[in-house]
This record gives sequence, structure tokens and C-alpha cells, in this order.
Amino acid sequence: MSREITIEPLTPDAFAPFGDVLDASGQPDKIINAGLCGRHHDLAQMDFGQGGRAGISIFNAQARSLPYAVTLLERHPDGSQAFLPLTANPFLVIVAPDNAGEPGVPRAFITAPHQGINFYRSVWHGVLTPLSAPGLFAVVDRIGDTPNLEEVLLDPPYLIVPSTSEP
Ligand SMILES: NC(=O)N[C@@H](O)C(=O)O
Ligand code: NI
Repeated sequence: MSREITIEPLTPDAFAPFGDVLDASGQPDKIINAGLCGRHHDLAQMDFGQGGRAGISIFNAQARSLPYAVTLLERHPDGSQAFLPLTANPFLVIVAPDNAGEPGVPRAFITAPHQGINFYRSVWHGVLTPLSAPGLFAVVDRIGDTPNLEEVLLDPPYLIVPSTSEP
């Protein structure tokens, strides 16, 4: 069986089983600051579980190139995790369904500029994967006293390849 995964554009519907897509598309929910700012309000279903709290960290991740070999998938059983880019660079978002506690066949999405994502609790995902430098992101996830991390090594890896239909 081919272990090639073709990149799909990130859309709220396609990503819905895995999390939220955060962006400023469409009309803002509120106009604030004397009419000088649009607020796209409360876009993510965040969850930090019992005994946890929300934390904001800054990740500075190495840029990867395509085709990209995914060798590890992980999940956070105790809370959600949001990746909010601090640049306009699109990045790769890799997720997989859960099959009785193991990740199924992954899907790979490419964000549009300025789009962020929020993984729901326990969703299998690839680690933060920028495609250009600097790979600077604000990450909102659970701070707590549990490991909050399950990892699965993929052998053989899946190979993420660009869609041939890309303009
Ligand atoms: N481990 C960590 O802080 N980062 C990962 O969870 C990730 O998804 O990149
Ligand atoms: Ni993670």
C-alpha cells in the first residue's frame, strides 16, 4: 500500500473532525476599538482538563521541505493544542483518525497565510511543521502535572507530497 499522502487545502469542514480552523475570513463578529478593529470572536473549542490551565508558549521550529516524511504522530490526552503562526507563511498540518488507540491513515493540510489551527484533545497529529523560516508560532496548550503526550513512531513513514493540482 502506498504510504504517500497528498496535501489538501485546509478548510473548516475537512478539518472539523480534528479541530478548529482559525482565521479572519468573513465578516468579523464584532467591530471594536472605535470601529478600527474587527474581532473574530471565540473561534476555538479549547480544553485544558482537570488540574490543568491554559499556557501560551512560543515555538521556533525548523522549516521542513516537501516531500516530507512523517515518522511520528502524537496526541495530547489531557487537553487541546493551538498553533497560531506569527508569520504569514503557510504551514503543514498533519492529523489522523483514531483506530482503537492507534492512529489511522493520516491526512495532510496546508494552511492559507495567517490561518491557525486548534487540535481537539486526543487528536492524533504531526508535530508543528513549518515549511519556511522563521517557524515562529504562539502555541496555546495545557500546562499541568501530567505528561499529556502519547507518541507513535511510524515505520515505514508516510510521505507527504504536494498536490499536483496546485496552481
Ligand atoms: N511537544 C510539544 O510541545 N509540541 C508538540 O505537541 C507539537 O504538536 O508540536
Ligand atoms: Ni502536539
